[in-house]
Amino acid sequence: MLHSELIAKMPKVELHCHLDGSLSLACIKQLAKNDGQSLPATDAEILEKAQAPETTRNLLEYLQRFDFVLPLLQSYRNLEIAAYDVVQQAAKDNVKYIEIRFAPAQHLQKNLTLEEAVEAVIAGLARAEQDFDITANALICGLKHQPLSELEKLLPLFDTISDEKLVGFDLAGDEVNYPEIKFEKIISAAKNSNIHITLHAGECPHCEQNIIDAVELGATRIGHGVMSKDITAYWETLIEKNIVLEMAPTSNFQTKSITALADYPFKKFYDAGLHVTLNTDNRTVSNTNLQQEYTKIADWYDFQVSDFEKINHYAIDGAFIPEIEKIQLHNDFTADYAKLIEK
Ligand SMILES: O=c1[nH]cnc2c1ncn2[C@H]1C[C@H](O)[C@@H](CO)O1
Ligand SMILES: [Zn+2]
Repeated sequence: MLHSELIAKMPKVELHCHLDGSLSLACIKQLAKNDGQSLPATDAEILEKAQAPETTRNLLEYLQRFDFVLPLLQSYRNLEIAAYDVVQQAAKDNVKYIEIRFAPAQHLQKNLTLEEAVEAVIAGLARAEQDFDITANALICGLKHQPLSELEKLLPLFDTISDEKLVGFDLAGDEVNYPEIKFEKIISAAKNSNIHITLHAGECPHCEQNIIDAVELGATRIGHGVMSKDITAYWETLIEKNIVLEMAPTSNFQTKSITALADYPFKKFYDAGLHVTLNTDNRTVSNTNLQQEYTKIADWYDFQVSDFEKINHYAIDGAFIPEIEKIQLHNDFTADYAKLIEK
């Protein structure tokens, strides 16, 4: 088993982290104070509202937890602070590159526009980059329950916001009632506009077809993709196309993607050559951090430093950044992991 200090020293890439699901307790309190909003009296009560309990029965119950923080994320200032806070937490996990995702449409309850919501997050990411040794980019999520006419408003943001920190598009939310194929038009439009695409897919039992549809429609990464376990005949295609699976163990058990460790397919995928990566999904809702996710995988599968190095190179390959930045990250990680392996 790997020592926790060694895990802490490993440089990491995190591709799948939701802004609204990842606010620290201190940040939640700060945001409430800024807005004059009241919170439950004690820290324990606040966390009880913000975290998904062990007893969460499925993805939809997990998603209900986001209702608690969203009222706090309705101003430019608070979104900026929230983005800074999540990058700060990732830096503590020794994450060197992170993509943070959020659904702009969920932040318009006061008077922000879609553009302003995105700009606020980007500003927070940029400020955090000044203070920590990390690069942080943003992904925009559409929510699967949104009307298609609302989802269509998201793609023009990639034209109006020319900031290079806006790097990709995702569809999140209710996978139970909304199959990926329903979004064929918008996903194809994103692809035709050369927007990088990652899609939540294969997170619920019997949702494996969504993975195939997501890949066929142009996603180069899959959010979770746990149900790839049920389509072994498709693994060759996933490998050939270098599709990255953004897995998040704690979240995957909470949403009841899987209920027994023996069924968790992370190691099977890894051994078969699928490009698996490790992520938090939601630091607060899942009460985790990347250190804990790495620790779980190290304990469950006797993963070694070289295995973690490999999945980080997969993550770099899948990152929505220019080739030159990937080469730099690959080189840095190779050098840093070599030092850790030598010891
Ligand atoms: O694991 C997830 N699956 C599907 N949707 C998710 C997951 N985690 C968070 N979301 C949703 C809830 C958030 O409000 C939204 C944008 O971050 O994305
Ligand atoms: Zn997610």
